[in-house]
Amino acid sequence: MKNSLCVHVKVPASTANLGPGFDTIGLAFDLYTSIEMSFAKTTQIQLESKELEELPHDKTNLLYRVAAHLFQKASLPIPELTIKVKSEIPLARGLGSSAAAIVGSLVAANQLAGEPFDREQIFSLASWWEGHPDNVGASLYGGIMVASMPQHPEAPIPALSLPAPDLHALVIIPNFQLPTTKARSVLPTEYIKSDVIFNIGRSSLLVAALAQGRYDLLKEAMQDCIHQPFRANLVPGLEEILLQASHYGALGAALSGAGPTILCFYQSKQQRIQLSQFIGKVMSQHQISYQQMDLSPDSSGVQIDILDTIS
Ligand SMILES: Nc1ncnc2c1ncn2[C@@H]1O[C@H](COP(=O)(O)OP(=O)(O)O)[C@@H](O)[C@H]1O
Ligand SMILES: N[C@@H](CCOP(=O)(O)O)C(=O)O
Repeated sequence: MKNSLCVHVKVPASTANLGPGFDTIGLAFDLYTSIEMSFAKTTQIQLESKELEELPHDKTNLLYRVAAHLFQKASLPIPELTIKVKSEIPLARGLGSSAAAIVGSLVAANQLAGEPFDREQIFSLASWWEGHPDNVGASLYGGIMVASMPQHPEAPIPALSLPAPDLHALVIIPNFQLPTTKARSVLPTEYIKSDVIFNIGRSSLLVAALAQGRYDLLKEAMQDCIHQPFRANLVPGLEEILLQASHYGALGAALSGAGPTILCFYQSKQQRIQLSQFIGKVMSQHQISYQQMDLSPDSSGVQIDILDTIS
C-alpha cells in the first residue's frame, strides 16, 4: 500500500433488464460517476454534485462502506479516506447509480490497497453487495452484460459481455425517485409457467438479436410479462409508452432497471423527433414532469487514473 496515491475512477451508468432480461441483462450508458479516493488522517466525503446533496457526508456513505468492505476482505486495516464524488447519474431512477457507486468505490479502494483482487473478483464483490450482476457488470466492463448470481458465494459470476450495440436511447427520467427496493416489493413471489416461458423466449431472442445486430427484432424481443406490468402503477405513462412507442419510431422500449426511467431505442434523427413528441404528449396527459436525455452505450466500462502525489 502506498500512502501517497490518489486514485480517480470514472464509471458508466447502466440500464438493467432491457424488458425481459430481469436481473440478467444490462447495458452501460455514457453518463458517469467520478470518484477520487486517497488515504487521509480523518475521513472526509466530499459530494461535489447537486444530485448527491441528500447523501451522507460521513462513514455511513455507501462509498466509504464499500471501500471499508474491500479492505476488510483483503485482511487489511480499514483506513481513513478522503473520497470526492461527482455524478451525472440521477439517483433512484433506474439508471444504476448505486451499481456505479459500488463498482467505482471497489475499484478505487482496490488500487489503494495494492490490487489484492483481480477484475473478476471485483465483479463478484460488487455483485454480492449490489445484488444485480447485470448492472455492476455493465458498469465494470462496459457494453452489454449478460449475467446472473451464482448459487454459491465462492463461485465466479456466470457472465458474458457483448459489444455495445450501434443504437441510441431516448431516456425519459421522471422527476421523482423510485427506490429499487420499493419497485421490487410490488413483484409477485411466484409466476405461472406460460409467463416464465414467454420471458425466457424473449430474453433469449434479445441476446441473439443484440449479438447479430438484428435491431428489427427488438420490438418483439423486448417484451416482458414478469416485472413491467406490475410496476406500471408506480410509473405513470409506462403502459402507453411500452404499447405505442414502436408506432412513433422506437425500435424497442423498456422500463430502465426498476424505473421510473423509461428508455426507447432509436437509430435515426427522424425516429428521435417523432418519439420525443409522442412522449411529451403522454407525459403531459399524466401531468408528470420529466427530463429527457439522449444516451449512447458506453463500451469502456470503468476507467482508472492513478496519481502519485509524491513523485
Ligand atoms: N455516488 C453515490 N454515493 C453514495 N451513495 C450513492 C451514490 N449513488 C447512489 N447511491 C445510493 O444508492 C441509492 C439509489 O439506489 P437504487 O434505489 O438502487 O437506485 P438506482 O441504482 O437505480 O439509482 C441512493 O439513494 C444512494 O443511497
Ligand atoms: N433488475 C433490477 C434492476 C435494478 O436496477 P436499478 O438501476 O433500478 O437499481 C430490477 O429490475 O429490480
